[in-house]
Amino acid sequence: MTEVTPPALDISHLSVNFENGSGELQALDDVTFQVWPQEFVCLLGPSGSGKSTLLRVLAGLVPPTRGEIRFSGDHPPRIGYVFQHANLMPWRTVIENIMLPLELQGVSPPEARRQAQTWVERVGLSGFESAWPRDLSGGMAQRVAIARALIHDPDLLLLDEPFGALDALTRERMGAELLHLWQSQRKTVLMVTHSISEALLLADRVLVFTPRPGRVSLDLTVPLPRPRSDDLRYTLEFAHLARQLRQAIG
Ligand SMILES: Nc1ncnc2c1ncn2[C@@H]1O[C@H](COP(=O)(O)OP(=O)(O)OP(=O)(O)O)[C@@H](O)[C@H]1O
Repeated sequence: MTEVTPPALDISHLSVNFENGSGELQALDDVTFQVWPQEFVCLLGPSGSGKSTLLRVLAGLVPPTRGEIRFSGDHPPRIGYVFQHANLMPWRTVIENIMLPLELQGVSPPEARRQAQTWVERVGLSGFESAWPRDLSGGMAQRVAIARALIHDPDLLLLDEPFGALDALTRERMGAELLHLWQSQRKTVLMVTHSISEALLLADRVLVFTPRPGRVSLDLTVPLPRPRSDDLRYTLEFAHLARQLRQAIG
């Protein structure tokens, strides 16, 4: 008998309404999908289609109005969250920012620092341990944010347009670095992006959301082989998939 792997995340008939002075605004409407362990899923859709709201619900920051969310596992899920802006603590150095989640968990400072040093190296920031956030480029600050989100070994990594504020070349490089990191760490990832090519290079699946209220209008499995490199962008298959996503976004 074959064993069926349960989804890491099971979202069922999720709707979210907000009160906004003059009445109710529906951000998400009857959203149902599953994410499998170690899967990389990108969320695409027009502005206001509820993508960030969905991540905030998953992080427990916004309550669902209707529907259910189930995580697999026998403990409440540990969540790593990265936003468009790194939101580093300006009074802590690079390594002190990265070690923060462990300190909050009660890990001793020397042990937290030792683990943070490993993450400094993984995200390519060796030599910048003692730098202050104000002295970092946008890409470097996002590397710190990514390391800080991963250091406590999250069950689910939520990325909300993490490269949206970076210039195009840095963004491409950060995408490649994230791919590399994911290939070695294999987290379950949900990432919001506005970039079709970023979604196709990174994701196993891309979910396209309709304009508000957000519903899933396309659930596309990306059949491109891994490991993936930037050159894929110039293939016919890539262009075909990109057109399919473009049409679905409308
Ligand atoms: N706390 C809130 N109170 C009231 N309305 C909200 C709240 N949070 C989000 N909204 C509204 O819900 C809708 C969905 O917003 P959300 O930020 O989730 O969309 P999005 O798809 O992430 O957009 P973008 O791509 O521009 O980031 C928007 O109309 C937004 O104004």
